[in-house]
Amino acid sequence: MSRSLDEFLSKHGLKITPNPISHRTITTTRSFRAGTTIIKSYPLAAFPLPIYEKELCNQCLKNTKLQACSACKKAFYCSSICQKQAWFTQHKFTCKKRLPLKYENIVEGAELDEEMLRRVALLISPHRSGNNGLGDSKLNGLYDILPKEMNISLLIEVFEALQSHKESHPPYALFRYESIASLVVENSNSKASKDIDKLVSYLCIFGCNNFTIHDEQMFGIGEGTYPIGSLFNHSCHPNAVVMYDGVVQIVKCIEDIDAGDEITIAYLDVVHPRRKRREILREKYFFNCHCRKCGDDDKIIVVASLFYELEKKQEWNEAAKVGKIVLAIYLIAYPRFHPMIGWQLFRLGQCMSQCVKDDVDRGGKTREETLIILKHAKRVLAITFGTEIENREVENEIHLLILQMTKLQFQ
Ligand SMILES: C[S@@+](CC[C@H](N)C(=O)[O-])C[C@H]1O[C@@H](n2cnc3c(N)ncnc32)[C@H](O)[C@@H]1O
Repeated sequence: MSRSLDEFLSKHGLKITPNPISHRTITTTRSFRAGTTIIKSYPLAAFPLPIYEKELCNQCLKNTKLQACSACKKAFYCSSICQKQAWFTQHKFTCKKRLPLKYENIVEGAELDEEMLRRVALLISPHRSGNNGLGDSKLNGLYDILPKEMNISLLIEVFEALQSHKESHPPYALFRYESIASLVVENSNSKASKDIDKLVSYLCIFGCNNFTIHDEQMFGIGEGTYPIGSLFNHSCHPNAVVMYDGVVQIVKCIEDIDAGDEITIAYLDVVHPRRKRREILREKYFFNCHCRKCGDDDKIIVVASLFYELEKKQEWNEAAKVGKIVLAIYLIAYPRFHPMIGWQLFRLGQCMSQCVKDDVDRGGKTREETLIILKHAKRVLAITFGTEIENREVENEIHLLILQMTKLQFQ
């Protein structure tokens, strides 16, 4: 691991820890209070979405008075500093001879991947040719212009070290990148970009590590490649969130975090059902999520099938215990009068009545509970199928009783 990256992270109370599943994780070396900023970083490249090109500074994405580049009149900046930064990092190569975005409508989002690839390539190439920009006199001033916090060499180093995940790509995701790469190669005169494999690798890195930049109202306004932000793994139950101030990316914690904990962010909207989350994470980020929430969902499936197994084996006592947990899960997942609730109630009621039969001494309370459950099951199903008029008061009582029995506490 690079010393400069280790030092940079350690200043922020963070460190990289190797991990057998996700390769590397970012863990804390100190505690963080909910709401505090963990780290801020700059992008290697960023640009506004095409619809905002004339409204937001093309360099810092701030929404202030803009001036057009006097040469091409097609790029807009809020200040001479932003204009200079943009000029030295990419615009001098594209001003006036701005390449048309060719891949729009061919592969969704391809034009943004293409633009990002072009910008990062322009930024990285002088560094990669070994002269660190110093061989090009025009680049000499670059380090003075860029914000102090933005150590460009560090960003490039981190970016290049991000895994490409190419080996583990599902074929359809790889196809997406291969088709963009072939188009880039077909349309390029430069020998350097004729290596499809390399392009695919880079596009895969972009696919995994590009962020949508959003404003305070969470509207997507731009795209950026953030090597530092890309070090954070995903969780469907994250403890941190990514925010933006213009192009500055800010990672904030959303719950108290202890020293030694992993910091995680959400790569997607976690309200998607688990299957959809898995599909997106596999397609775009090439991994099967092993986070806490997905693990809990796995446990739910295990509990439901355990109930089925115990019922089949007629182990009624055990089945009744597990059945209560399954019912609790169904009560959360489905609306109250959904037939699946009636069905789960019936199964639980039947298990419990078998327990009473098996153990005549137990009679009493269990019998009472069993009858209530079966009655409620009947009622839910009758209401669902429209054969009985709803009696809210009785329903509420039964519902509360079931919640107590399943020891479920809603807040
Ligand atoms: C943006 S990178 C995160 C940094 C990455 N762990 C590294 O070492 O470079 C995204 C990649 O990290 C891994 N990853 C992130 N979150 C994960 C999770 N919840 N479970 C498994 N792998 C994960 C996947 O390989 C994914 O493609």
